[in-house]
Amino acid sequence: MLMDTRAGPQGRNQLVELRQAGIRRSGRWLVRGVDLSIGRGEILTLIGPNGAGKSTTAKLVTGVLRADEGTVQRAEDLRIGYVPQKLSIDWTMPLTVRRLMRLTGRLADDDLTDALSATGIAHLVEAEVRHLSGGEFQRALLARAIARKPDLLVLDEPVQGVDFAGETALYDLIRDIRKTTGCGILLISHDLHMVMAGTDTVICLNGHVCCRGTPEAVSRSEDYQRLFGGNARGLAVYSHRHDHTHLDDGRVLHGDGSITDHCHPGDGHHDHDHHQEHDHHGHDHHGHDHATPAGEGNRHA
Ligand SMILES: Nc1ncnc2c1ncn2[C@@H]1O[C@H](COP(=O)(O)OP(=O)(O)OP(=O)(O)O)[C@@H](O)[C@H]1O
Repeated sequence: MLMDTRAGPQGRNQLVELRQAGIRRSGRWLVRGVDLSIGRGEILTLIGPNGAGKSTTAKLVTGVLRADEGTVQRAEDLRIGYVPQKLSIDWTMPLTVRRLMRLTGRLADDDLTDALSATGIAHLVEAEVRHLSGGEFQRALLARAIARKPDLLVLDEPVQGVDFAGETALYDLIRDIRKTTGCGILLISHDLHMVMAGTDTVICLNGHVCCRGTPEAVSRSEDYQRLFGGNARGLAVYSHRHDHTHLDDGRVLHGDGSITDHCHPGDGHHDHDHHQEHDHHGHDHHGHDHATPAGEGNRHA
């Protein structure tokens, strides 16, 4: 049996590297044969059906779980910021955002304020966590993860409970964090058919690695198509075109210069009305946001 090791992975910029890593519980391999590496400034997205082993793989990366097989190597003194899929919070207890930020350790006031400002919720520092909206809560978790200036961010479904417009805003924020801090990011997507724009590599998991590559390559891969069977459709990439602006009086200024009382997808003012591949699980599609099929050269990194 090979152990997790603190010896650095290959390559100066590599933060973490899994080789043929596997986790076995109750006589069953939850994941097996996982090879992956994440470097500085790199975004790796894991997709796969429920129970595919995405969270288990994230826990291997963070060291929450130790590999029963294979190796996990992390760069020396690697600092990891983790947003888990589930949090065990006692929702009957009052908990402010400030306290949430400090639940697992000391944090200087400046770092706390900087992290909340970076995620756009500095004004909510004294708010109770149970009163936050879905998007605000995810921003608070993200703030907590970035507050200690990690080298690697591990985000397990960071847009859960957030509507479509909120998702793209959060994805934009995550890309900004990558850009400004240069950290590596492991992101678990809750959506089989969408990955965040800016993703360098997608790994499609189903107990093992089915396929990997750029979003474009995975989209075209037969394994990806086969995994999702009759439900197969292309992998799309979130991107964000600010094609309209909400004016102070509530009206909407469109990219084409027209002003209307409201905006709706399909109203002819949005340049993606004509070529959007699919809507997103019936989420409120508010027109800010645009998903392009991978491989069509439309990616906005
Ligand atoms: N400690 C454990 N003991 C036994 N089985 C486990 C344990 N932890 C997870 N599993 C099982 O391992 C499999 C993979 O779980 P995991 O949470 O990694 O999947 P996932 O891809 O993140 O799923 P989802 O998209 O539903 O969150 C599941 O079948 C789960 O029931």
